[in-house]
Amino acid sequence: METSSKRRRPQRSPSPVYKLDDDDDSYEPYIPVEKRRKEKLAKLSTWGTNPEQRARKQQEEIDDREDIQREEEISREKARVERTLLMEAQEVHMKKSAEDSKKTETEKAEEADAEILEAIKSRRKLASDMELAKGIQYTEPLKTSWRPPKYIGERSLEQNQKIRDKYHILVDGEDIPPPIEHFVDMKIPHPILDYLKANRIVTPTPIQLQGIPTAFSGRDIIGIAFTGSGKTLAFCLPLIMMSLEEEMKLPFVRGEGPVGIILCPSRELANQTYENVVAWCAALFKEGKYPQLNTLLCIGGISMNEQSHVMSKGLHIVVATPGRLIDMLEKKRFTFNNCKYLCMDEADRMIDLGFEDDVRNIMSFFKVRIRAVNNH
Ligand SMILES: Nc1ncnc2c1ncn2[C@@H]1O[C@H](COP(=O)(O)OP(=O)(O)OP(=O)(O)O)[C@@H](O)[C@H]1O
Repeated sequence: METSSKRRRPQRSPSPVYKLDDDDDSYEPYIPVEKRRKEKLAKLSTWGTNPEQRARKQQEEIDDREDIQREEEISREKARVERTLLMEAQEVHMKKSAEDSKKTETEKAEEADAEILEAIKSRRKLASDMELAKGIQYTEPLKTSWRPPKYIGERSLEQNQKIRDKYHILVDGEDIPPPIEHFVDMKIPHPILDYLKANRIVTPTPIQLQGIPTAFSGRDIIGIAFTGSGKTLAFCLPLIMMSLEEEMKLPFVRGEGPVGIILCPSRELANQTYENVVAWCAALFKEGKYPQLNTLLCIGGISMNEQSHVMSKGLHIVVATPGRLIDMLEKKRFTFNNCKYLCMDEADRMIDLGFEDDVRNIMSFFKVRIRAVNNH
């Protein structure tokens, strides 16, 4: 039997199609949170296992450490400097005040005197090693018979200063002899004055008008003046006058002398100075009123036999370079037993050229107190 009515199934929407193949890129399998965390942790802990990454990380760490160290260093240095300038100064000041408060006025004055003496001593470059070792210090000038004319000797300090100001002369020292504006007032013998006049040397230059009276008074002197300002006459004339005085008191015989030496840094300078001294001494002797003064040139490159005529008489002045002078002194060709005047021409250059030890060596040959004249 056929049924007339068929039961009809309700119409359904088509079922979704699930694809299960592996080609689907968008597929992400679900991972539980717990598992995901563990994976992330594992990833983090293994980060840097790559050698390149590890090296980069290490370098970064080193750089960081160095930066920190540098910063620490800078702040330590800053603190140290601040301490030096402020705290240490305060500490020293407080310590000194505490010590000073315990001292009497006399002790303080004695201390100040000792400091001044120490400073003076350290500036005594012209002392021989023996003098330095024995602590010998001269406070009085060498005695000379020379005196300035009365009218100049009676000038006030202000008047003398006015003259120095007029010639732009700067002086430093105690009880400085007066400047003298005319050669004739320096009591220079007439034959020399005439010779100077014949060579158009009529009025003294500033270094001469202050330097010559100072050296004539027996004082040590350091003279500084421009090139060509007449320094040669300023340091030679006092030695000529001193030699003249000694010779007139008691004539020199062979083996005696010299009275003084002029030390030069080069043969050329020594030669020039020697020629000037010889000319001035010849002018002095020429008129027959004054004795002959003998001068020896003592430099390398010339034979001493050439000057045997000088060596065979009493010797007044030696013009020398350091090396040859030491050689002559060591060979005892002459001595410094009565030598009282040492002049160093261009003393600063002599030291610059490395002659300091030679000069000290030369000074150790002196047996008597000397007058030192340095020219720069
Ligand atoms: N009072 C003076 N009036 C005029 N001329 C002078 C006077 N004194 C020196 N002279 C002359 O000046 C020139 C230079 O003098 P001197 O050589 O003594 O100078 P200096 O200062 O020693 O120079 P340097 O530093 O080059 O040795 C010389 O020709 C000298 O005769």
